[in-house]
Amino acid sequence: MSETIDRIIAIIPAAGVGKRMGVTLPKQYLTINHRAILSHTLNAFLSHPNIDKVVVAIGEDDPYFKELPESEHPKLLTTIGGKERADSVLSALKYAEQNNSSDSWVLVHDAARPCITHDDIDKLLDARQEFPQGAILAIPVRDTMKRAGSDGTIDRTVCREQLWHAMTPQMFQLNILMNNLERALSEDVTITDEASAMEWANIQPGLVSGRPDNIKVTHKDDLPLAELYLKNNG
Ligand SMILES: Nc1ccn([C@@H]2O[C@H](COP(=O)(O)OP(=O)(O)OP(=O)(O)O)[C@@H](O)[C@H]2O)c(=O)n1
Ligand SMILES: C[C@](O)(CO)[C@H](O)COP(=O)(O)O
Repeated sequence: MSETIDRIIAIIPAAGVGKRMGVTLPKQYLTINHRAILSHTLNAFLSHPNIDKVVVAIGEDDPYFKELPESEHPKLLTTIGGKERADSVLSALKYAEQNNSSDSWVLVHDAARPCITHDDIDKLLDARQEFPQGAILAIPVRDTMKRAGSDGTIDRTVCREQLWHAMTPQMFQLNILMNNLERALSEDVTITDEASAMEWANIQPGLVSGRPDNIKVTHKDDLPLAELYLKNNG
């Protein structure tokens, strides 16, 4: 179990529409084992003894969130997300900063990754000693990687040495991440994860090897896999 000496805030971007899932309901509200994907994710952080607050960013017209049992949890704060994931994260960081000390640590985690475990959260929190600049959960690439050509054939093989799949949570000090993310977005830098904003600011976050079952539910065929993992992880 990780010993925390700082305030730890989970930031959960949950304002997406799930276009790639191809259903009308935003994918974070699809149910697995009779609970919304977002409920699984929120509970992983609300139930963690070292997470002090959870800030979730939801869509402006989201009619579903208030129906979740977790929406009334005393540790939970809610704010409105933005156009892109990074905008939602920045919105939640700003809200967190208004309500907490700016040197708190934040763990930014996709609502669409419901299989996150306390063990992996602890592993990342414990990495603060080794990586005071921040770190992310990730898994090394196992397969040979190919770059596709324009005609659907292989353009080339990409060296897989030192290639990792970035996952979440991504852990940084609140004020440093918020300032760098805001500056990167103001300069129209493409930001698809928090680490890329920090890298843009010449900070090199640590890589912490996480569980491969911490999948992001993106397409329909991810659902049975997430169901299996959630059942296995109890
Ligand atoms: N404007 C957005 C877009 C995404 N997200 C969140 O960021 C996480 C990861 O994004 P992704 O898997 O891409 O979700 P969607 O954007 O909903 O999916 P799609 O790209 O298929 O529409 C999700 O939990 C999603 O809810 C968000 O908070 N705000
Ligand atoms: C943050 C992330 O999950 C790391 O792999 C990923 O970048 C999210 O990408 P998405 O297209 O917003 O799902």
